[in-house]
Amino acid sequence: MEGLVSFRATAGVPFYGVPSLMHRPAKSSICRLLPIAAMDLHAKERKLSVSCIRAQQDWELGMYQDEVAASQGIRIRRRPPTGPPLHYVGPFEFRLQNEGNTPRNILEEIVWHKEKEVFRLKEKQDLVVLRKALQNASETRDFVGALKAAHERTGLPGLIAEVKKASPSRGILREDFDPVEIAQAYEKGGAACLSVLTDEKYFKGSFDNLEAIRRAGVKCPLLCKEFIVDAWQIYYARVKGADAILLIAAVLPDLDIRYMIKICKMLGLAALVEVHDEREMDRVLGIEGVELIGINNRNLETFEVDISNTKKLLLGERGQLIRQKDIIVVGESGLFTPDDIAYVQEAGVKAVLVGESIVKQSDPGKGIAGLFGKDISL
Ligand SMILES: O=P(O)(O)OC[C@@H](O)[C@@H](O)c1c[nH]c2ccccc12
Repeated sequence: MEGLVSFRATAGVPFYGVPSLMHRPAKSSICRLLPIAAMDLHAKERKLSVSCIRAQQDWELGMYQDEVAASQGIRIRRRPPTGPPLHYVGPFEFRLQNEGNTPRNILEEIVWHKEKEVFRLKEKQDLVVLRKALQNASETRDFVGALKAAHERTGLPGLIAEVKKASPSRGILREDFDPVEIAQAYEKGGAACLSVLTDEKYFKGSFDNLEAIRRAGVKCPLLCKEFIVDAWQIYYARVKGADAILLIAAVLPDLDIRYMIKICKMLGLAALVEVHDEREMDRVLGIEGVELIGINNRNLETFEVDISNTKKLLLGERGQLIRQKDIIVVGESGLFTPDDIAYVQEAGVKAVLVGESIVKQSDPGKGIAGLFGKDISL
C-alpha cells in the first residue's frame, strides 16, 4: 500500500523527521566519531585514532555503509534508503511510502529508531562531555572472569541473568517490575553477571535502571543490553555503569565490530558479540580480539526460537576454532529448564543468557534454582 509518510515545504527546511539520517546514507559510525577521536591527547587513544583514519580510508573506497554491510551478507539496513524521488504537488513535496523506506522486520525498525535516538542524545551530550564524566567513573568489573569463575565453581554454565521487563515478541513479562530488587534477587540466587536492557521503546528498559542497579551495590558485572549502532553509545554505557556491551553481528559490519572491540578494550569493557547463523559466526571468528560470542537462539528478524541453533553453530571446525582461540560461548534465549541448560552445555557453551524464564518467577532468585535444577548460590 502506498501512502504519504513525510512531506516538507518546497522552499523551506524539512520540518518532519531527521532528514540528514532519513535521506542520505551515512558512512561508518566510527568515521563519524573521528573528528572528536582525533582530538584526543592520550597516547593509547591516539594510536586508535590512527587506525580509525585507516578505517575511514577503507570506507572511502566508494562504498556506503549499507553497501559494505550487504557485501558481508548483512540484511539489516542501518537507515531507510532514499526511496523514490520527491514528488511536487502545489507548495509541497511528498514522498511515497514503499518497500524501500519501510522497515522490513523488527530488528530493522529498532535500528532505524535507534539511529535517530542516538543522534538526538549525542546533541545533548557529546563525546567530550562523556569523556570528562569518565574521569570520575569507577573501575569496570571483570565480566569474562566472573563467567569463567562461576563455570569452574559450579561445573554448570555461568549465568548472565537478564533484567527484562518486556520484549517485542513476548509483550510485558512482569508488571510489578522493580529492576533493583530483581537484580539483587538474581545475585543472591547465584547469577555470575547481569544483563540490563536499556532500550526504552521496544523493551521498556532504561539507562536509569542500569545506573540504579550499579548504585545499589550489586557486585555482579553488568552487561548493557542495547542496540549499538554508534561508538558514542559505548562511552555512554561505560559512564552509566556498564562492564560489558553487546555488539550484534546482524547489524554491524566487520570493520565496525573490530574498532568497537578496540574501543571496549580501551575503556575496560568486555564485548559480547552476538551471532545468529553460520555466516555471522564465521565473520566474527575472523575478527581479532573477540573473547565472548553469544549465539542467539532467537532470530531477531522473525522471533523464531530454536535452541538447537546453539548446537548447529558449534559443530565441527567452528567448535574447534572456538576452543583453540579460548573464546567463551554464551547460549542466549529460549532456555527454560535444566534439560535446556544441559543441552546447550553439551553443545559447548560455558555461559548462558536467560531472561524470560527467570524474570517471570515471583522470586527470580529461586527461578534460577528452578532453571538449573539445583541451588547454584554460594
Ligand atoms: O528472554 P530470553 O528468551 O531468555 O532471552 C534473553 C536474551 O537472550 C534476549 O533478551 C536477547 C538476546 N539478544 C538480544 C538482543 C537484543 C535484545 C534482547 C536480546
